[in-house]
Amino acid sequence: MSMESTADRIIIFDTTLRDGEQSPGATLNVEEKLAIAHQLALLGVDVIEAGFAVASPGDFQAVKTIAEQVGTPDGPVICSLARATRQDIQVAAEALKGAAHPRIHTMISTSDIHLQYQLKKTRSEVLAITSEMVAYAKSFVDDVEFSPMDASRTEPEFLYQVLEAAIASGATTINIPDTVGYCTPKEMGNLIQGIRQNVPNIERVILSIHTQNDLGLATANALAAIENGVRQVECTINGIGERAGNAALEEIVMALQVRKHYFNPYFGRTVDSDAPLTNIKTQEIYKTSSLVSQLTGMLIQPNKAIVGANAFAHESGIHQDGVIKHRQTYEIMEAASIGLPENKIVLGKHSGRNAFRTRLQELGFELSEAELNKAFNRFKEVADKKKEMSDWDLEAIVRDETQMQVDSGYQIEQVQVICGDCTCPTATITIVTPDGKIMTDASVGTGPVDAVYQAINRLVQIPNQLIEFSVQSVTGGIDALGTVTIRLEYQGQIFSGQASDTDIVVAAAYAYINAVNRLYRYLEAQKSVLLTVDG
Ligand SMILES: CC(=O)SCCNC(=O)CCNC(=O)[C@H](O)C(C)(C)COP(=O)(O)OP(=O)(O)OC[C@H]1O[C@@H](n2cnc3c(N)ncnc32)[C@H](O)[C@@H]1OP(=O)(O)O
Ligand SMILES: CC(C)C(=O)C(=O)O
Repeated sequence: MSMESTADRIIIFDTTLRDGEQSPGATLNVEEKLAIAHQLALLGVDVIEAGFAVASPGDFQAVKTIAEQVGTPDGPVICSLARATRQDIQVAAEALKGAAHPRIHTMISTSDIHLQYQLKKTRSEVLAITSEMVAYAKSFVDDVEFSPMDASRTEPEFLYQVLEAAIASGATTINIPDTVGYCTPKEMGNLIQGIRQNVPNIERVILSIHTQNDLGLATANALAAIENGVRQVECTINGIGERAGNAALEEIVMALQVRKHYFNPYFGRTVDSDAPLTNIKTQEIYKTSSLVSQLTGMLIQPNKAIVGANAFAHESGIHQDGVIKHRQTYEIMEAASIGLPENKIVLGKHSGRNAFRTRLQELGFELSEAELNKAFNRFKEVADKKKEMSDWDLEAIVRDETQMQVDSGYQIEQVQVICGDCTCPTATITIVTPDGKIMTDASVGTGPVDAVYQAINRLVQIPNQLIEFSVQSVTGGIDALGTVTIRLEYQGQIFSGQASDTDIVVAAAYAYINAVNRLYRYLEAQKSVLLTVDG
């Protein structure tokens, strides 16, 4: 994929698998990262930052696997982050060996607060390190990105010196991070203008922006940077990332699509040009967003722009009246443009497989026959309890019935709960263990959910700390499906699980066993590493 032909469009650099995964609780294993990477390639991102190769053996393996399996000659650039150290850069280069288009992204802080309190280095030391480490990265790959971390709080003259040194050492992309989400859009514009006017040879490289959402300005700042000449945006699906997250890919892409005529002149195009400003296949957005939410366990708030459950919902009568008369009275983009067609066929308990399969295909889900049958059977069970099945219900069912199949783990056979104000909440659970044994146990609890968890813990015997239990109604109505998200903590690692059901207690049981299975799989992997080390 050629970067040269991007002067008149935006390069989408997706960092969901690196900065996005830094979100507390969003830990992904190699198979989950690979599934997301394949979907990002289908979405059409230009660059996938697959991880931070030196961070852990798992991160190294993820970057290596994605480089080999997604980094094809006609595929995206595959990138690894590295500190400005020889070891980090060497490890990143090793992990990226299998990529047709590898990129090493090296960074070092340049703000005085970081130099004084974290790096404990002088400006001249950082300047020298920048030159040396960018050149070192260049000795491994042609495509080198450099980031002056905390750039927006860096004294401008020093920032310009550092960027000049990075370009002179071979950087091909200069990325400007607003690392702590401190900038306003006007300040961002001035920062980019200052760089373009004061850094020698800046026109030879691709100028990139990386924003954080601490003040809720990540997307606005990224768009301001584009208006001032930036041609690459670092962003994540659903905006997940460190602290309050990053600029959301779907917001950047749809802003450039919906307001194309506003942005065209910034790219030297005529106002009415209809050529897309990114390579993104927007019909893949919804499916990608759902996959990332499911695998990270990071729920999407209903009012999230573009992909939230309410983003295309019209509740108030005046809006409904307007949309019925003319969609664009209250809609600036079509649900179908992100892969979420309006619900034309009302699906319910009398629907057949064809209607069910058709709707799933319209929603972008391609299931095997076995997966379709499993999902259809679950659909019928739920439809018996609900009057009408919405697209959100279907998506929740597909997510549950097809979520990354755990090769090894515990499977729930049966959940039975007694509760109410005249009895002690009691749960009876039957599970199948990883080695095929069927076991049943029961427990009382402070409530039905606690009783379920106690009974499951008595069966699986894997110590853990429940740190989050959240319930989200998939749709409105008393018969709504509810999605339970669980987060467990074990020796500093966080494991999440999700499940949906019209019975919240049943959903809680399945969400918990999904999280426990992730922990079980982690422990099994640790055992095999120890066995390998012990020979
Ligand atoms: C803004 C961002 O998102 S940056 C990316 C953040 N992502 C991560 O941190 C990924 C996960 N991190 C990790 O796995 C670990 O921090 C590692 C493997 C990177 C480093 O682990 P450790 O060697 O134990 O170092 P630790 O994390 O304690 O401290 C970071 C060290 O790197 C140094 N450092 C930080 N950034 C840089 C940099 N860009 N270049 C060089 N050194 C750096 C710090 O000064 C500190 O050094 P010190 O221990 O001599 O004081
Ligand atoms: C590594 C850089 C780009 C980063 O994530 C930040 O500064 O926020």
